[in-house]
Amino acid sequence: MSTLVTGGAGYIGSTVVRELIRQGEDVVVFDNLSQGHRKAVHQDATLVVGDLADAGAVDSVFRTYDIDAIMHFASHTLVGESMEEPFLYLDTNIRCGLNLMRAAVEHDADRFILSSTANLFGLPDEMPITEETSIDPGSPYGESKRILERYLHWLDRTRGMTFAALRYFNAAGAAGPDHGEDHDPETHLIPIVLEVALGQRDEIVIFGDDYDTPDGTCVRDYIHVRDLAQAHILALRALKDGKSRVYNLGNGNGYSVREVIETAREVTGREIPARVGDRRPGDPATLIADAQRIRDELGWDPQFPTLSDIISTAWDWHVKHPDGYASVSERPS
Ligand SMILES: NC(=O)c1ccc[n+]([C@@H]2O[C@H](COP(=O)([O-])OP(=O)(O)OC[C@H]3O[C@@H](n4cnc5c(N)ncnc54)[C@H](O)[C@@H]3O)[C@@H](O)[C@H]2O)c1
Ligand SMILES: O=c1ccn([C@@H]2O[C@H](COP(=O)(O)OP(=O)(O)O[C@H]3O[C@H](CO)[C@H](O)[C@H](O)[C@H]3O)[C@@H](O)[C@H]2O)c(=O)[nH]1
Repeated sequence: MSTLVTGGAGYIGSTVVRELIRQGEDVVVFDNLSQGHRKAVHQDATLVVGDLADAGAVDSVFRTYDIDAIMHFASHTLVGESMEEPFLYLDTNIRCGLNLMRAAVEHDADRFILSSTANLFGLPDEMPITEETSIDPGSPYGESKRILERYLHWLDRTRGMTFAALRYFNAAGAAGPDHGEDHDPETHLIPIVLEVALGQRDEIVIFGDDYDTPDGTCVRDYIHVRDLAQAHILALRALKDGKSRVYNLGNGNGYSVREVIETAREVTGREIPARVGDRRPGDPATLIADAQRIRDELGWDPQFPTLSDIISTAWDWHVKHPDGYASVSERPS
């Protein structure tokens, strides 16, 4: 039996694929390579290039391979973009997710792990954020994840689907010096800051310094991509008990944009010019996770809890591959 990983050529998905293969699992990756990279996909995984919007292509994957579990990473992923282009999220992301869920139900694949998000919580009324914190998505992006979580809830009730919704806070770091984050365009804070350190950009623009936070810049909980991978492996096994669950995934430490820049200066030894610009629509001031539930229930134990460790792994990747996967010679093994 195989695990189907949609978006398995992307940043987080390819890291999880690598860990699945290490654990001896058979893996089929389904990715349209819009953001993903062939050379990020582990050599022992089967890569099917296709689009989730194509229901026939999705069905054909289930007909061709013996799929018993699904990890669904493929998505439009950006809070800011979703404020500009809501239908990419409220239409495309939902349709793609539904095509996948429908095929899973029809082919009796009954374990499903969804990449969900801290953006579900909008402007939270309590910090840190637990799984019980009230949900009020902060953007069309967050809303699309909320809707997919609800669909899974109903498929659990009506079709025996067992699911885990993993609500990541801010994924960061690199899986290794030859396996890291490479988006085009890049919008995430840490890779942009490191591109400035490399001299590929002139400066980092801080999106607002008038938030209600200690230094006025937004605070986020950065979680290493390999720690996210560990959580997926634990969840995949746990779902065999037939019990659906939701978990927050973060370190429980908040760092401001200014603190990220300062830590990157220390890690890289480079100057990293910064200037303050306008706020980015859709950004909440502070997001910090309480991830005690997955620690208690599944024994999740993050190995890269400090921001400096996280940035160091990303820096190793950026220094070795300043043009990303263009200079990676082969698929990871
Ligand atoms: N990066 C973060 O901090 C973060 C935080 C919370 C949640 N998430 C979620 O985690 C998941 C993975 O995020 P990422 O940062 O690795 O993104 P990514 O863009 O690197 O990976 C997404 C992958 O999906 C593929 N894809 C997109 N649309 C597709 C489609 N219609 N059909 C087939 N393939 C398609 C892309 O080519 C890419 O390889 C996403 O669902 C995202 O919303 C990410
Ligand atoms: O050039 C930049 C880029 C980002 N930021 C700031 O840095 C922080 C982090 O921004 P990112 O774009 O790196 O990440 P987001 O917090 O917007 O979103 C990420 O984490 C979310 C969950 O918290 C989502 O799920 C989403 O998929 C994922 O991209 C934000 O306050 C943002 O305003 C800047 O100041 N300048």
